Amino acid sequence: MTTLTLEHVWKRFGSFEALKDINLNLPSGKMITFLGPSGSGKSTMFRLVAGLDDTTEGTVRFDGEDVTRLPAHKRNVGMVFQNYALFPHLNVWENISYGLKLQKRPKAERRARAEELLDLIKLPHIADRSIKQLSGGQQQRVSIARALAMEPRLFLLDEPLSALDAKLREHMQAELCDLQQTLGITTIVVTHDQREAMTMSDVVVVIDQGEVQQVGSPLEIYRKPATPFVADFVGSSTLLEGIARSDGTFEFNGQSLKVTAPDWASRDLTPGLLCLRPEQLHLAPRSAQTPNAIDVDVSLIRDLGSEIEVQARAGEYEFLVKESSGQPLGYGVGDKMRLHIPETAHLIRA
Ligand SMILES: Nc1ncnc2c1ncn2[C@@H]1O[C@H](COP(=O)(O)OP(=O)(O)OP(=O)(O)O)[C@@H](O)[C@H]1O
Repeated sequence: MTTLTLEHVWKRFGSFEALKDINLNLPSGKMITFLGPSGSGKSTMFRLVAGLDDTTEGTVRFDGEDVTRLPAHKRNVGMVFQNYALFPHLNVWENISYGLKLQKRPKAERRARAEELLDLIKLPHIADRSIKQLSGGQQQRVSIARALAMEPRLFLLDEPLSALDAKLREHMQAELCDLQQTLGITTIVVTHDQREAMTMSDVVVVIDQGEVQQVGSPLEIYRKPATPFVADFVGSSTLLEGIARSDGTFEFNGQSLKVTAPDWASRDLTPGLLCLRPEQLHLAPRSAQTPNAIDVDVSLIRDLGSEIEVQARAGEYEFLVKESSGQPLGYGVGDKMRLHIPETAHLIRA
């Protein structure tokens, strides 16, 4: 089991800064995702960890050992890519054991290792098949087996499931998690899909514009986003702009809302953003005099069967509220309501 550390890592392409002073200390034996939008720098970071590209500045360490200048083939990492990258002229078991062949291991040993890995990826009877006879999902599993054949220190996957259809993708997410837990190998998955990151990971590293925005468990990232970018990129939210005080009040639009005081709020006025998630919100009639609430107008109602999505507006702000579909809502589009703001809503420093 290997820990991964990045210290003051920079990557420049000419004058363009693709990664800016990345500092990470990631635990061993966990499922870790690098999550970010297109162009955020996650594949660049993956390539530096894998040894496929050089850092411009900074140090990469595996278990404290400086591997910054080691090329990929000397780092003992197993890699999987979106396009599988299998050798079409070799059959399944020859693909899986290719690295062992380069090490001149005997054929019987290579075959035995390939079969062991085929059991692990739940495709026990396909050792002698040609790669061309396999479906996309099977090919991706074979590429996973190939990456694990040399017992790598780190298991690195760059958008491994992007080429698969939605259903197979969900199935493979669960299988990858099972595999990671069985082997206990430190695993890094690059993805732009926040749902994938949230369902698969022990630790999510959120990246935007070459900078780490937050490192945390899926729950921490969702409940306590560190930056407006994280709040917006992971799940739905409305961010209210206001002023935070250390006494646990949040001044918004001439109103004083009660919230949980963050440690960064001073007695003076500190600009903050109150992050409201749909499932935290609740609408009540104006007549109910709901405390800790703001006036809103209902603008859209969508019954999704399992739940009802309600949109409400207050000036420039739009809120998404999730109501259960069990009972009638008791209000409709155009109604004037009160939106209750929970005291547990998370405040982000603006
Ligand atoms: N070899 C290169 N030369 C110049 N610029 C590059 C090079 N590789 C990446 N970049 C730039 O660095 C930035 C980050 O690229 P990277 O591929 O890491 O993004 P990403 O988050 O993985 O996005 P995607 O999901 O689209 O692959 C992008 O603006 C990209 O254009």
